[in-house]
Amino acid sequence: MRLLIDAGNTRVKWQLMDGSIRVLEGVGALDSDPFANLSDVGGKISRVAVSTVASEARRCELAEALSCYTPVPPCFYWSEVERAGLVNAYEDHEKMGADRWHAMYGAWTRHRGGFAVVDAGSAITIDYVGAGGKHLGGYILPGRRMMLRSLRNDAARIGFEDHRSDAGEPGASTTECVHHGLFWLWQSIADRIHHDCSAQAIGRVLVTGGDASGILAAGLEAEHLPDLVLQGLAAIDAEAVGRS
Ligand SMILES: Nc1ncnc2c1ncn2[C@@H]1O[C@H](COP(=O)(O)OP(=O)(O)OP(=O)(O)O)[C@@H](O)[C@H]1O
Ligand SMILES: CC(C)(CO)[C@@H](O)C(=O)NCCC(=O)O
Ligand SMILES: [K+]
Repeated sequence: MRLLIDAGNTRVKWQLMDGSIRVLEGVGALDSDPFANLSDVGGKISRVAVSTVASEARRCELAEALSCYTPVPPCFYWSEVERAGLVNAYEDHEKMGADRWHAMYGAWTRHRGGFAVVDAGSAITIDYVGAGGKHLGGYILPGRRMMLRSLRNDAARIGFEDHRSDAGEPGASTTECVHHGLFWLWQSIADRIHHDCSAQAIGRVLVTGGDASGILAAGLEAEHLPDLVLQGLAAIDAEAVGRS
C-alpha cells in the first residue's frame, strides 16, 4: 500500500491507498503523532510519497516520525519545471512550494483546460493555469489564522473574541470589525479571482485547504477538492513507479 503525505505549515494530512482505494486517512500537527493510526498497518506500506512546505528541520522530524511506523524511506517530491504539459511560470522552480505544484498537477490530471487553484491553508495561494497548461503565475497571501494572529499580536488594542463569521457588513465592535473584515476580504478575493478568470478565459476554479469552506461561503464559485495536493502527489508518484 502507498502512504501519501501533505505536510503543511500547520498540519500533516495523509492517506493510505490500496491502489486507488483510500484505506485510512489522518490529519494532525506533527507534534501530536499524526500517524498513530498507522500502527496496525505499517507493515503493509510499500511506498511513502511526501509533499512538504515545512522547514528542513520539520522535514527531518517527519521522516523520523514515519520511521516508527514503516522502514520504507519516504520519497520527497518538489516543484518541477514541467510535467505532462503543465509548465511552471517560475524562473526558479525550486522556490515554488511543493504543495502549489502538486495541487496544480492534481487539477491538470482532472481538467486539461484552464483553471485556477486556490489553496486556503496556513497561507492562501492562488495560481492560474491557461488552457494549454502554461502556469500564468499566482499570489501568496496570509491565511485566516495568520491574519488573526498578526492582528492579535502586533497591535496593542485590538482585543477580540474567537468566532467565525459569515457576515461582511461594517462591524460595530472590535470583534465584529475583525471577523467581518476577514469575511469582507475573502469576498473581495473571491470577486477578484472571478474577475481574473474571466479576463484570462479561465472557466474553472478548484479550491482546497483548511479554510476552503470559508472562501466558498464568501462567494467563491469553485469545486471543493480537500485532497487536491495528495491527488497531484499520487499521480506524480505513480508516474515515478511506472518509469522505474
Ligand atoms: N483543526 C484545525 N487546525 C488548524 N487549522 C484549522 C483547523 N480547521 C480549520 N483550520 C483552518 O485551516 C487553515 C490551515 O489550513 P491547512 O490545514 O490546509 O494548512 P496547511 O496545509 O498546514 O498549510 P500550508 O500548506 O498553507 O502551510 C487555518 O488558517 C485554519 O483557519
Ligand atoms: C505559500 C505556502 C506556504 C503555501 O502552503 C507554500 O507554498 C510555500 O512555502 N511556498 C514557498 C514560496 C513560493 O511558493 O513561492
Ligand atoms: K496546503
